[in-house]
Amino acid sequence: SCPTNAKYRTYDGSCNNLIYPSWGKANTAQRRFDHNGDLMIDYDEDNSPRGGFPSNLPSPRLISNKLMADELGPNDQASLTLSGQHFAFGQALTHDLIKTQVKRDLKCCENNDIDVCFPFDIPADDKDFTPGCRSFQRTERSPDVTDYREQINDVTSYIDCSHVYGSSDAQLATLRDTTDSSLLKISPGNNLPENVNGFCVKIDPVADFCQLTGDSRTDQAPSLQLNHLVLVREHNRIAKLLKQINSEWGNDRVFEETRRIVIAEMQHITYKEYLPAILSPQTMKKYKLKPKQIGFDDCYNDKIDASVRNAFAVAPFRMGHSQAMREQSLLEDDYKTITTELLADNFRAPHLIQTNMGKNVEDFIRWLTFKPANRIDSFGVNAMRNKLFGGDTDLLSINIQRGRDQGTPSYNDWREFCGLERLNFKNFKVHNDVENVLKELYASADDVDLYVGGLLEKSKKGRVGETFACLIGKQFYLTKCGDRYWYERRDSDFGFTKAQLNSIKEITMSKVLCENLGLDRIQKEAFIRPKNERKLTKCKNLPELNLNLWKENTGNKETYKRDTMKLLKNVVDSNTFDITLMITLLRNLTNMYPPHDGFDCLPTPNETTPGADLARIKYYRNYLAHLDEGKVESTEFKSAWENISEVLEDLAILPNLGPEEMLKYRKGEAVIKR
Ligand code: HEM
Ligand SMILES: [Ca+2]
Repeated sequence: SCPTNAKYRTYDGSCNNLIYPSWGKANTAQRRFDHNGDLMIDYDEDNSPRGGFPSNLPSPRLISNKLMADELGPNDQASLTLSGQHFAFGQALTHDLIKTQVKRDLKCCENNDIDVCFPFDIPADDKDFTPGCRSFQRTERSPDVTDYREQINDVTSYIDCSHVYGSSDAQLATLRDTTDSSLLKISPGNNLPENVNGFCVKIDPVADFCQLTGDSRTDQAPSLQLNHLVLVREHNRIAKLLKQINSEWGNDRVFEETRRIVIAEMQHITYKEYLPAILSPQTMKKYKLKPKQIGFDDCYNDKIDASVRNAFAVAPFRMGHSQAMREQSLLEDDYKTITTELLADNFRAPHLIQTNMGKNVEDFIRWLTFKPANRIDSFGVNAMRNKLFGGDTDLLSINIQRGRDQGTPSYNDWREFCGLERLNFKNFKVHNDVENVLKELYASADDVDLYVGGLLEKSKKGRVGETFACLIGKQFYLTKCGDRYWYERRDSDFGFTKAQLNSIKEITMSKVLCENLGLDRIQKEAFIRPKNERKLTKCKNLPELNLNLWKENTGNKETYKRDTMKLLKNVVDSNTFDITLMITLLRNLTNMYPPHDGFDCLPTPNETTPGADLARIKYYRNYLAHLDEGKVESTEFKSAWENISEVLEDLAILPNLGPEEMLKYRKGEAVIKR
């Protein structure tokens, strides 16, 4: 029993879909893509991993050594298009969308139970790791699905900043400030708060502390920590302003309204900036991912389950692991002086962003936005491939093994799913001589793992290849059109007003970074690598969120009474119940936000609130009524006509009629379809 008109999302994602309240909820089963009615699953017998156990597929570490080692790739791994912040935001976005439940408490080389353990081989000639058995624990099985083994998503599947606010009410309670509950907790220096039960690496054993956010993985890398910090600061910045603007609002109201705005920013930045940087315009269009420039847009469909599809997180979206840079460095505001910090030395360490009470943060975001990410390709830096989390761990081989663990079909099956041709070794669209390497590794081209084949695909302009584009496109379509609270929706219960929405649509990643991290210059598109320092813009020139649009109009009762009484005195019948009176009543009896220059002037075209629309009607009514000869120039008439039609369409009163149709309508010869 979900409330049907709740203004704010729940924290665990329940009741987003009113028919199936558990869709997209935290701690429920993931889902599989389906291909003409068949679910895309490929387990061996009894839900054991694809390839069986012992596996008849090549060792994932062997694949990683032969195809993914840094030194096999181009000398310069830098992306020509994407900035380091693209990589950094991608990890935060991932953590908003998914956390596949897995325990990491077993020594799997001593445990033969294939239901929980799936160890793999380190090849005899491995340069970096000790050859032999490598432990690997399988992801947990959801009790909700009985037909086959399905994994669990611990967090909400929606883009709802669950990585900032948590995925349950209980988690939220630990994150809100205890003195001012409209705010999120911070630590001195406006940093992330401490997680006393956290697990992290303290480079400075006295000053460093593990950090608390809505997601337990935050400390994994400084670039991720920074993307948490920026949203916590954005929340607190907006909440303080909203409280000034609406002093009568209580803390809960301020908190929830702020959360709604921060989530909208996250959704907008994802679809307007992050995705177009890795998907072609055609892919964006095909999956309806492109936000409308201005105004509402609604593709919500209650038959769409936004739950994260298993295959999306197990392979395509792990492309981000190849974007990781060797460094996580600091760049001073001369754009020249760099303090080099290595990723390998900073895994799980909050030191970098906590040093000097957070004074490094500005230099760090300058480096992340100014310097490139690594290319999306099959190669991973040494830190990720050999030294993950300070140990001898290879994340890329884990990704391959994870795909098999979760019964992910092979690369070719996914190509077929996406309507692409299946490939044999010869026509594998690969770089250089990889055809022979693949042949040596796999018995058949149909065995190739999705993660491997997908990353080997060529692509243009720093984007992902065609198979990953298809799967990422499909997932983000579901994430958008399966979210009842999608920020672009027109809804009187929980939607933004058109003016509020348009203001949100002007916000960019760059502006959010500027507002909260102390920068004074940045490129307009934070995910795109700037050519040089001259390409940077002053932060203050980037559009800002107009929070005045959130002012609740409580009105001045005395003026209202006086005005209304004056007008009502003249009302004798419906003929004299005129536009002026109608507007007075609407502006005083509803929460309508007044136009910038009040109701008595013609608002400028960029004002799109209902209040501005009414002021336009009022203006033209007075203008036309007061014409001396009852005549009007045809250009003026046309412009007035267009303005009024737009206004009426906006107010959803009439569809866009031309003058002749309007005449027919007036004469009763035409019927208006709403
Ligand atoms: C330094 C940066 C990063 C580190 C240290 C890191 C580390 C990890 C680790 C340890 C896992 C779990 C692997 C497993 O046991 O299966 C993982 C999963 C994953 N990562 Fe990353 N990652 C990083 C950046 C990224 C980026 C930039 C993206 C995407 C743009 C990304 C996307 C994913 C996805 C989709 C998963 C699967 C999540 C799940 O199903 O729970 N990661 N990552
Ligand atoms: Ca979420």
